[in-house]
Amino acid sequence: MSTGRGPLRLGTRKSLMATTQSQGVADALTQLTGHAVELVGVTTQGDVSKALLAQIGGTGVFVNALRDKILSGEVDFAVHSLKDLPTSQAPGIALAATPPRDDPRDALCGPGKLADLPRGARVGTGSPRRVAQLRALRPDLEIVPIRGNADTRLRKVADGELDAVVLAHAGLKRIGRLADVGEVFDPDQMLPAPGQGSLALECRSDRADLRELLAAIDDAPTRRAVTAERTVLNVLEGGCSAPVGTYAAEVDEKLHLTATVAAYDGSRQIRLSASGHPDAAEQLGRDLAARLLAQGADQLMGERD
Ligand SMILES: NCc1[nH]cc(CCC(=O)O)c1CC(=O)O
Repeated sequence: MSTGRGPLRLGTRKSLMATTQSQGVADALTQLTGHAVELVGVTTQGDVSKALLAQIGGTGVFVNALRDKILSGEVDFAVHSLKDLPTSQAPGIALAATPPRDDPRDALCGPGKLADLPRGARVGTGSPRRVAQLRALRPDLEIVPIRGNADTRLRKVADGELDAVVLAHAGLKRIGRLADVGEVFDPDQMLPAPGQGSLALECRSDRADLRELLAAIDDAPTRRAVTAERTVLNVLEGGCSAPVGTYAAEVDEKLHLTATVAAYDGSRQIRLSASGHPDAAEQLGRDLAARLLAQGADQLMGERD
């Protein structure tokens, strides 16, 4: 236990994006609660071996490594990008807070806007959700699957290997690369991943004192919006493997939610909206997911973001 004595230990990956978002949360928590917070760098298998990462798959390996450190008590809590968290909660782990959300939108990184790219331009993204929506907007583009951190992807544009890449605005801001942005996509053009731009603080679920302390940084409107978005994803995961985009926000005391399920080849897209009372975020998400399934979302096969 380190609440009350000594600094809180915040486990973090060592990448620039991870340390920037962890330090931001640490500073905000100290300001709000007076508690000192110390960053504890954690090296995961995914950081050590790229081959292993490809084999085990995606971001799950980073999330799990940090959760193990929380459960063993080596660290008190961790900060994740919410969109990297599975929608089902891990045993023994609590989602203690969602801080105020950063810009949730996707951004085109390159010399200009999407409409300015020449016919057949090469655009890099590894996300089926982005691929499907890009293809719907610009069927002529050559979409190139890419992996790696944001810095590696941006270098492919600088090197001329690609004409543009699509990345999350929030991540670009955290690593100081907003100057690379040619266009920020309006959610009308491209719906973000559920939870994009939002952070999530996790700690042991049996540490009520710590959960209460971390809750100081929780932003209720953010939590309601991402609850609606992640509920859509959670329901669709049962009945559909197509790419899912969502965006929810409160306007005039109502929670507005839009979601899309898109065919990977861009040939078809189902897009629906609903609004309701902010306190009924989960119900709003469930209802919209049911409507998407009723309109054939489960027939738009592909892979998920
Ligand atoms: N899957 C990788 C990932 N996880 C979180 C972010 C950026 C920050 C965010 O979306 O909250 C990114 C990079 C990207 O999608 O461009």
